[in-house]
Amino acid sequence: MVNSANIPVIDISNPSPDTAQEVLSAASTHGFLFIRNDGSTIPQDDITQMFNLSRTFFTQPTASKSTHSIHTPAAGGKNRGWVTMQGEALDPDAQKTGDPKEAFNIAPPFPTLQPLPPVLQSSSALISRFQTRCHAFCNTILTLLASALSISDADGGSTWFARRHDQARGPSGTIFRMLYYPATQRGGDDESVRAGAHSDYGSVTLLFRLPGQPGLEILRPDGMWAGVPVNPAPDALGAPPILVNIGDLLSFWTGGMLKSTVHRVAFSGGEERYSMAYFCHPLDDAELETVPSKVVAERGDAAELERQRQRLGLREGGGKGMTAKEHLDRRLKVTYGLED
Ligand SMILES: O=C(O)CCC(=O)C(=O)O
Ligand SMILES: [Fe+2]
Repeated sequence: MVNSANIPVIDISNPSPDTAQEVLSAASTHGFLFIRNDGSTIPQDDITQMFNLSRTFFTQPTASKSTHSIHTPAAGGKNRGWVTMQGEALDPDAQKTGDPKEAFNIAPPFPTLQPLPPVLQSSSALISRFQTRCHAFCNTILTLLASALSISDADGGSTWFARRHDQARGPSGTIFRMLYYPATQRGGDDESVRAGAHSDYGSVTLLFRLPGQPGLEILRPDGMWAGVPVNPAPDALGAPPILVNIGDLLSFWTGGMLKSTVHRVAFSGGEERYSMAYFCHPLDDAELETVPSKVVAERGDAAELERQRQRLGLREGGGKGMTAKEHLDRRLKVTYGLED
């Protein structure tokens, strides 16, 4: 390791066409961008309360968490509920054991919030509000991206992506995840990681981390890992900005122009660490066609797209004509060793 990743911080409080271009530029070079949090969509107080809730949940005894184990009917079914230590591997080809972390996955509160353990259930209003605000934030990013891609109004204009993420129109793979990495002695070498190298499976991810708890690294085009600071400018920004990263689906939709960058969580000291991720996915039946944009026609990156397909184990040219749900089901199968 490790050079700092140099990801730009963008202020979207008064968005202009230039703001949209900045977002597009960061998404098509780094695949990661910081958005200054002015609190208008996701208040800092909600973030703090969610981290407190997460700590309250994960510090419970195993018996209180395992009642809602991932994929079980008690937790509301597939990809919902508690993931035990080493219960999943994000990079199964490279990892001998699963990630040394715990997680709790919560699906969107539509039509109702999934069944939750008592500690979480008693904060269901906070959880639902947080999810709704994260989704609105994702739609703002998706709208900025679509407007920078100059999609014609006849084709859906700046709502091209956001329409495909309208949760009122049907089910999606969107999932909110609280993560806990217990303190550990392990680490130090390059192979042992807290979360294996992967790209995210959805369209955009929002990532919340805590000051003093580093570890996230992105893979640079030159093959080096670069650390992503929790707060790149504490004096200017105060609270950490919201870290946004592009997932596989936006890369598919833009012919490889937007980068679904590989990242991981390294030990970096091994102290206990909490994070939260909002994985925004389109509606299940959204097709992974190429977005009708002349910018994509000019700046699509066929070689990058092919590398991504290979990394994801898709046949040459594969992935075309897939729906969002088909892609997610494939990824979950690999991550959890799930059978159909
Ligand atoms: O915990 C983190 O900082 C990142 C986790 C991550 O990349 C993921 O869960 O997809
Ligand atoms: Fe990730």
